[in-house]
Amino acid sequence: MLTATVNNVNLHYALSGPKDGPAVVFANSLGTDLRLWDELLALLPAGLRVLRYDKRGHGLSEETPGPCSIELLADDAAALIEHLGLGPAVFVGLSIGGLIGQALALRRPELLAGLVISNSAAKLGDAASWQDRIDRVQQGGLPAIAEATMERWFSPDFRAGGSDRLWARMLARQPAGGYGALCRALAAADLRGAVPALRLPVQVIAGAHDGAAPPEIVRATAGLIPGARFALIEDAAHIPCVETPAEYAAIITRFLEEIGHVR
Ligand SMILES: O=C(O)CC1=CCC(=O)O1
Repeated sequence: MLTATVNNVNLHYALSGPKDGPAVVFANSLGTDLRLWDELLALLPAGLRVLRYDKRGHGLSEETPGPCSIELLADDAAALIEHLGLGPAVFVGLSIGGLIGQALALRRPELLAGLVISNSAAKLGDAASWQDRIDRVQQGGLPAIAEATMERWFSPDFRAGGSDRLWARMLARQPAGGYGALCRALAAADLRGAVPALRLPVQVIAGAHDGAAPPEIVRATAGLIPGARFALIEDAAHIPCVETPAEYAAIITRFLEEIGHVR
């Protein structure tokens, strides 16, 4: 079990691969922990130094009082990358992880060699829908939103086989306070005016069935970022690292190879 106290929060993380390998950092989505990437890791090129971590208030990381923001979460990621001596890294961020990656690239570009914005956009949802989510979680806890969430996360085919049950349990076990804090951070985050200033290699990925970050808003964010590549996964919804891990790994591998971030 690995933890580090950085940026005034104790974060749980996992680190694998050779110490001198090119670094890749994975930041997962709202309501998930670092196990989201388990199946993907074996499908990536050998020799990478891979960091996964639980955001504050999620998984085994500490829940902190006070307001949370995308910028604070980006500073957590920056502090962990620096603490572990990993930069410049490629940052792969899924959903809120993609927003964290955009903020990190804007605030600390020297830490990143590239950015993968997966199933995310420069703005996700609106204030009213996030407030509605916060209210429902306050009333019924995470189990109250589990079924509706599975419909956004996974395609009907994936759910029909019952493969979503494990992930519904992961969601239901996240701390309600930590989940609500991230919803507030998401409600306030709008990087649409800032991301045209990004100057690093960027790969954007969308899932055709995504009910949380529909492909058209993901593609629109790619259009705001100079030189950004865009890939659409036809058979996935919001969490392609779980639903179509081989295709997802192929897109990330091609990006790493194109920017020379492989052994
Ligand atoms: O709506 C969901 O649960 C999916 C999601 C939105 C932001 C995020 O990180 O996950």
